[in-house]
Amino acid sequence: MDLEAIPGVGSKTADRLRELDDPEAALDAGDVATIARAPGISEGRAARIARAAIRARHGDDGTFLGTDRSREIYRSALSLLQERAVTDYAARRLETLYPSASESRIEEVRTFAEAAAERDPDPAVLEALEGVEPLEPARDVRVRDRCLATGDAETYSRARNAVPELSVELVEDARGLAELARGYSTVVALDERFLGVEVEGDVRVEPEALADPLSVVPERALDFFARNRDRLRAAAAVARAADLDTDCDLDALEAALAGLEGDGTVAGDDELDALERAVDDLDAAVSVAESVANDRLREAIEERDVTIEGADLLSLVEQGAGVDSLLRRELSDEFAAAVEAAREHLVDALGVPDHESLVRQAFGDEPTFPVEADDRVVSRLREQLTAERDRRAARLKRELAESLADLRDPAADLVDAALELDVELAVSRFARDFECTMPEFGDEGFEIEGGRSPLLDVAFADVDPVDYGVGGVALLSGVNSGGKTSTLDLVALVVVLAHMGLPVPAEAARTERFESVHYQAKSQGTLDAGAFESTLREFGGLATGDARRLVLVDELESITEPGASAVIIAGILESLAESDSTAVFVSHLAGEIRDACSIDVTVDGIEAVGLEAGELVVNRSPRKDHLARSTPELIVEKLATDPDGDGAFYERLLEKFGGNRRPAQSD
Ligand SMILES: Nc1ncnc2c1ncn2[C@@H]1O[C@H](COP(=O)(O)OP(=O)(O)OP(=O)(O)O)[C@@H](O)[C@H]1O
Repeated sequence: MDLEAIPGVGSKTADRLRELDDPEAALDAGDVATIARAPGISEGRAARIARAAIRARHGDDGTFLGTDRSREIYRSALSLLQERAVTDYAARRLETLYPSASESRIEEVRTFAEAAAERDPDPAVLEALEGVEPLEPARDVRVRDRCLATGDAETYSRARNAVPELSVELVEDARGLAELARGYSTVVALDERFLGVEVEGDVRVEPEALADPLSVVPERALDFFARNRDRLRAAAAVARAADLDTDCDLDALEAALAGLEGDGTVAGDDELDALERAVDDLDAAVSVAESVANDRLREAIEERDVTIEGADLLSLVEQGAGVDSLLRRELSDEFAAAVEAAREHLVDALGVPDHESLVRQAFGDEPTFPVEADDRVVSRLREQLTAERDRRAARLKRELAESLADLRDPAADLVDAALELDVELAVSRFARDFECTMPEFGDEGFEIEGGRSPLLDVAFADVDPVDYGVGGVALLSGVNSGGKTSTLDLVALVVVLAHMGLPVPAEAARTERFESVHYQAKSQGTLDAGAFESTLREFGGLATGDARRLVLVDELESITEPGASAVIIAGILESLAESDSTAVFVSHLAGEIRDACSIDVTVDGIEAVGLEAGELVVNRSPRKDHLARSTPELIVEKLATDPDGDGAFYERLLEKFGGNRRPAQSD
């Protein structure tokens, strides 16, 4: 696919898309998440690109929605779907659904929507979906406690390319390795000639390391899983709750993720935890151990009466002999006990039994007061614990990375499947919430049975079902607030959804395959000459040509004075009747327009079936071929039939209405 052939994709965007592994496949599938992974492409833009690519694939010129009001109806339908998506991804992905005149596109979405409607929007699945997001790509990881070493220039440059996460050092000989081992916790030598070389520190000779980079830099795999840990867990929960068919071994994934901290370090290993704690707490533990010994010793000294002979006292004073000698002689048992208590405390506090003998050596046998730990031993202990901690962490990371490596692709597919499920569930919930059916495509015009518009300002449960169908052109008359505009909205919504390939809110619906929908909303008042002229021009364009259009027009009479309006609308209807369009014009002047028409135009009516407590009772389904009584006519009729009223006056008025309607009334 030529990326630049997609409308709206210039050379810069095409270059960005080419950074993806397989941009064509992503565009073909309308895979917004993948497209949005291209650098500098937001999810919103990705949705627009996907839609443009779909249009290009189906040879669709994107002119289905011919007016602002048609576009509003589409956006409202889309919002109803998007409100039912849990993830932002699904909301974006739903934007790739649009009304189209292309049969292949409609069929493609219908197949998807029919399967989607079968999905069960189980609350547990919806809850689990809350944590799912498209995966973050792995970051450029930098590992500083490990390096690669080689004496060979070619290996050096191979290593730099294969493992950019680590420093690669050039070394001459074993001495060079030893020097590196002082600066890094682990040195991986890549040259065979170093095999068997004895160097202090964690120096490994692994000539095959570059063939398996994960063995020296497991962080590469771990970072991806650590960054995406919560999303992957959520996707696994979705898969379980929805019983998704997946290639990913969920048990293995969950177990491996349980062993990983959010920062990419290994979790849940007691020995590693103990080593980390021991290194962190070493100074504090030593100082508490010193206090333990000194407190004991102080107590022992306080409790003891030390008898000191005169000669000894002299020697202490004159020769500056330390108290230590006195301690050694007089309190040796207490000293030993105090030191033992310090050692026990340190062993306990550090909790690293493998290092017990070195831990104990931190307190020597020489009596001193106050008792102090041996700094050299403590620092050796620190080195040993740190080295072991790093070795163990590296080994565990390697093991975990190995178990996760094979899960990477299935895990990515798992997240994609969970996100796609959200798109399907949004469609399923829409279909269920508004009691939708799949519409049929067929003969001229449209036919809706039991249609209930979710766009009304009343709760969906209170919406009265509407039956309405038109082939050719029709005028729709009716009482004020009877539901004429709402009927046009319902027709537009049903037709737009049908052409999106989606189910529609009706018990049954059939529509012609239209090429476009021109829905003209009610004008907010009389137009000035310029606006009036351009409106006329628009209708002039609609009435010519052989396009199969659905033209819905709401009270066009308000654009100019009533007499002229009726004549103009009559003319427009005559032309539309000759075209392949289907048209419904809502008007309060239906009778006048029909009289001005040279053709027999159908007038349908939304009728008030009576007045109840001053309120009109309306039959929301337009009655075919029936000019509905207007609200004033209904009121005059009520007054004329009032036994206590001045019947003659109102009867005369009523006759005037009848004069207008009678010749046209078909029932
Ligand atoms: N099918 C329906 N079910 C329930 N309520 C409805 C239905 N259709 C319309 N209504 C209610 O009637 C109100 C008026 O509807 P609408 O604006 O469509 O009437 P209208 O005939 O176009 O009015 P006007 O003559 O003033 O232009 C709506 O706001 C809604 O509350």
